[in-house]
Amino acid sequence: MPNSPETNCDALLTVEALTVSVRTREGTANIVRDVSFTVAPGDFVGIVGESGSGKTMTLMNLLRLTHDPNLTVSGHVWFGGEDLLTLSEKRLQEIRGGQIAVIFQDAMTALTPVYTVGWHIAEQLRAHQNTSQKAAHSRAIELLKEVGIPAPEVRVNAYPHELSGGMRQRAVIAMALACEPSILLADEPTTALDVTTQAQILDLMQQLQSRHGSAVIFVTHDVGVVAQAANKVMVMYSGRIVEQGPTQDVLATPQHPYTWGLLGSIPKRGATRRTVRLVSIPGVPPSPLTTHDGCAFADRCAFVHERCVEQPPLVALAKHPDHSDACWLPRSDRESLRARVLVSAQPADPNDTAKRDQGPA
Ligand SMILES: Nc1ncnc2c1ncn2[C@@H]1O[C@H](COP(=O)(O)OP(=O)(O)OP(=O)(O)O)[C@@H](O)[C@H]1O
Repeated sequence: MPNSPETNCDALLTVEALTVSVRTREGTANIVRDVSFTVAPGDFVGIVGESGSGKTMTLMNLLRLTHDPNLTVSGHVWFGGEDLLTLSEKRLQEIRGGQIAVIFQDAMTALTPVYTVGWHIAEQLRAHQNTSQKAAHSRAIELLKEVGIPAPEVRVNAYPHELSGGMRQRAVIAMALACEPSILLADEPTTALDVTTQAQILDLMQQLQSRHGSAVIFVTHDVGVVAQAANKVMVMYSGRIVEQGPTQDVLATPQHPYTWGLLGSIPKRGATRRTVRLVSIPGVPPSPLTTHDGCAFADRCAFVHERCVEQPPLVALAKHPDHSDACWLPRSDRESLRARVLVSAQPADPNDTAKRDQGPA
């Protein structure tokens, strides 16, 4: 067994060359390709990208949560000196829910309809901390209170269908926090909720994260969510990380043309629907069945050139070694090209946009 990496001794989680492929009738689909990153205590890492870019498969395979016999997973996921990809199922079950907890998009995935909310939380405590039934019940009430569920003494006895979508997601967060995990994996936990509840849940996760000091790895297709909550961001495209770094650096000086496209697709701060022109990135991502030697974004990139037939490596910026991207464009050209893309995402004339929104006269 390889040794755990000495260079990342401050990291809570170190992912090295995570690669996931799946055998299908049409051939082998490469859905996560050579993904490496580290998570430090207290980090809030946002994984962002379009649908199908491999975000969920990256997240789920950190803890080997996919049980498809056609999947092959390779690489290393170091946590507490152990490689999670090589552990026995028994040892992994001790870690899941205990030291690393998961929150899914749909709260109902995590809840069994015939058991009460309190039972679910108590079950986590009994499974991982050998807590007595009485103590687990009291702790469940405390946790429900902490995640903002009103009348927790009553709601502890409620069945999942008796709660609203937002309350169920809060209950799932309470369950995930029950054993004070050092890492929370969250797969679009706010997507199924209305906009107001989404904002409340995101806010709650940030508060709880700073209170409990857990690290969060959060999958989303929404760059706005990353901007609000994450201190680190990983932009994924076609199974690979194309850009990663501290969120403020990536948002202030994005380097990859795909990131420019993603940022061009979100409303600017303070803009109203009437003054924002959403630009989408033309074209669609390649099928994971496609084998490409070069940059997977080349077919959609406005700046494609000869070099793009080769896969660009992730290279750090000289002045910001934590910020890296995988693109062959010369660094010296990036600022002017980025300005061109992002400026074209702004409405030339807000009145013009307003007129267009009114539709044909
Ligand atoms: N078991 C599987 N068999 C075949 N292909 C799969 C399997 N699981 C995932 N895929 C494919 O792998 C790719 C990556 O999927 P993944 O769910 O990680 O994407 P994602 O970025 O999370 O997308 P979304 O935002 O839509 O959830 C997709 O093209 C998906 O169709």
